Amino acid sequence: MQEWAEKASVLIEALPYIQRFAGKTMVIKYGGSAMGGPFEQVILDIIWLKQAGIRPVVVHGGGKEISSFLQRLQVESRFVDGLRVTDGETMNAVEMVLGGSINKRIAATFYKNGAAAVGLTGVDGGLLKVRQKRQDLGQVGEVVSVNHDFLDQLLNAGVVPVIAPIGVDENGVRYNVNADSAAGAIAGALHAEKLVLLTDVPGIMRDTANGKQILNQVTPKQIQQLIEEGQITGGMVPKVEACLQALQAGAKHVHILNGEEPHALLLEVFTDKGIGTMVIGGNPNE
Ligand SMILES: Nc1ncnc2c1ncn2[C@@H]1O[C@H](COP(=O)(O)OP(=O)(O)O)[C@@H](O)[C@H]1O
Ligand SMILES: CC(=O)N[C@@H](CCC(=O)OP(=O)(O)O)C(=O)O
Repeated sequence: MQEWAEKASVLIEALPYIQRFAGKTMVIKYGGSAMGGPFEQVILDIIWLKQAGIRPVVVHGGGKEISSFLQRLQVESRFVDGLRVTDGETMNAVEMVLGGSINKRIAATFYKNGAAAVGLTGVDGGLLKVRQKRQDLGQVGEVVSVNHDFLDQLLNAGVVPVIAPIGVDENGVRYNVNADSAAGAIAGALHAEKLVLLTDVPGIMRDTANGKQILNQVTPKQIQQLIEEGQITGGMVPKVEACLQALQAGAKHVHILNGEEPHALLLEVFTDKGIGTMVIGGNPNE
């Protein structure tokens, strides 16, 4: 009885947020770094959001798993500005790991817990149309357009799209897309209410005299400064760029949080304070 009373009080507290977000689209990027945490719990939280009337779209990464797969093949991983230099052999591995094992592991976990999810890559239905980003990166793509009609059809059918970040160009050539960039482009194209990036750090951190400090909010100007000062590096660079692009393209709110923290997603959506770092858009000079 007490357990039910506790559950009921949680539901009552969540009710205003459920009303606020019902029918709204939320893009959740599940980073490979966060997948070492409570994997099934994250999927259950997404199912919870869906049951509360939110339309979740999942975009996943898997950089760490690609690197260990490549290591077994004795292929070295090389990153430039947080992006994997991708030759033909690497592209095959990316497709196997992202489009194969990780994508299906996520879809199977939805299925196991009674939710309809469709796992696909950005190649399916021409979901992510891309072009080569830079010659020196090889087969790395940048998103040119998102087939949002296709995504709307899936969402209207009550399905959770689970998207691996692989794109296709007009010649049918497949490209490796950074998962944050893919999620940002999708959130922008859908004018999502929220883009939430789940990673393995509490948010954007800054070194201070008193140690590392989390920034609860950052503006484009602060982001620029932090990059110039070398405080934002590696995989965090494409992440913040994706956040700003999503906001410019029409996503309403963007957050970076620790997917390893229990119920991070629910804490972000169903509390006023939220957690992690909120990236503010608008004027790039602010
Ligand atoms: N200012 C910063 N604040 C937090 N993390 C940072 C920062 N700069 C660089 N990072 C690094 O970015 C990593 C997250 O990016 P990445 O490993 O690509 O994660 P994901 O797999 O979730 O995309 C963190 O683990 C951290 O090492
Ligand atoms: C071009 C590029 O760097 N693609 C990424 C795609 C996976 C990814 O982004 O995974 P995380 O979100 O876990 O980092 C890669 O090959 O690692």
